[in-house]
Amino acid sequence: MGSEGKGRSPTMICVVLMCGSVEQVVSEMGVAREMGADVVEIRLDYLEGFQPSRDIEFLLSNKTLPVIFSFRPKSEGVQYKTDEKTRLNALCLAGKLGADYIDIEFKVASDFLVDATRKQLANTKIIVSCDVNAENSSIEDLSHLVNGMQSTGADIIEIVTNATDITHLDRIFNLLSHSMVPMIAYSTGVRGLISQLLSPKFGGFMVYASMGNGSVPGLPTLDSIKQAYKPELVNAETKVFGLISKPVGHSKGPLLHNPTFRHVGYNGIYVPMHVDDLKEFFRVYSYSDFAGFSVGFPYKEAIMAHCDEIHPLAKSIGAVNTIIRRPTDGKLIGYNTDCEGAISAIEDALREKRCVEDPSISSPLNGKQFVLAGAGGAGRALAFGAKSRGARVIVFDIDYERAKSLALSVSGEAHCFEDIINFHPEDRAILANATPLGMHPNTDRIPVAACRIL
Ligand SMILES: O=C1C[C@@](O)(C(=O)O)C[C@@H](O)[C@@H]1O
Repeated sequence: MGSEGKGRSPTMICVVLMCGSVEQVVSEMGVAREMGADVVEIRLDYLEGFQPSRDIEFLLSNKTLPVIFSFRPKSEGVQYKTDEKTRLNALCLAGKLGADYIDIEFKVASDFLVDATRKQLANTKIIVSCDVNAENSSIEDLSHLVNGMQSTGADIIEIVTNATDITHLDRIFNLLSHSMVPMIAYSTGVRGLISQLLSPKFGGFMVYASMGNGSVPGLPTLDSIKQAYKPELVNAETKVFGLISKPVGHSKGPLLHNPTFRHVGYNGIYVPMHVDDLKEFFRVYSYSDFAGFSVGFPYKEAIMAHCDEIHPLAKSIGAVNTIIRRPTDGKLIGYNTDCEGAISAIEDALREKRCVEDPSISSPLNGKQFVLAGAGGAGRALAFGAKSRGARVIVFDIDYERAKSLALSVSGEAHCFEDIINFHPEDRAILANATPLGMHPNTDRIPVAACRIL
């Protein structure tokens, strides 16, 4: 499923500006332009002491990008509350004075766009927007809504949902790809993120970004969109890859895989996928456009139940961190690349630090004590890899039974996690942290802060 509409223009990137003064708006607009934004949305309800005629004229004569004017009503928790008449008059004035776009809510759009006003706004494109509860809306409900929104005389339709699960976004993709009118559809927040990042694939008219100063919660930053995802290169044929994890924000995957795709000339995009329910995720995103996945915390073991086939190494480890959808039959094939990736990185580091006693021995891990904190999916890969290189594995985990079970598989020793504090490692032992401790944003936390190992 990609965008069906032929000849759609490329998806634009719009930066939302919520500034207290018109001078600040103009200054941020300049920065947004430098950074590659195509358009800005100016939230008039954020301007302190807003005077419609003076401020809109100033903004229009100093603009350096096309501008959308919006002015949210009192009910939407706006910064400065204004009565409805003043609000609608201000938007109308913005159109008359030459705004490129006006964004008006569906519930007032028909009245606002009565014949007389519509004629006065002939040179302004009208975005009619509506907030929708994604969870309770079927595709049919949404299509019905779109028809109603279109009949107001909208040039562009905007649907904002509050997806509480990533699978709700599939309805957005469906709407976007079948829409006969220019459409913006997205959800905010971490669970909604891919609705913005994949919008160009499904023919979305525009995606929203923040300037990165936290001013617009729930939107990706302009910088991340431009640098990591490059929407201008995404089209209906782009294959989607992503990290299935919870949380996902810590991952460097998008910064690694997206430039790599571009480097080798592959039409793919790699996005963070905050997944709550694996079964539902694979049921909904079962089509070939979703071509492969990395698997992160906490799903590396649980995901095995959702693979059609599992590579023997991953099977023996008991964890999968990479899934490919086989193009010939759509089956999900699970692999483990953590084992080789992590162990060879440790070996390289030991060789570099000249911690190799006998260079004739194939692995610098051979004979070493390998102290592992964490016996989850990542820990299992490390334990199996270390054992295969001849290391003696010692496992610590908060779940002692889990530590014991892993230790048994690699002929190692198991300990309760609390005992790590008093543990006396051998000289030149290796410590591997496979716990969530130390993950972003708490990168200074490690499992053995008070331990003599350090
Ligand atoms: O452990 C990791 C890191 C990762 O989860 C990430 O956060 O990008 C991606 C996984 O494939 C890999 O095994």
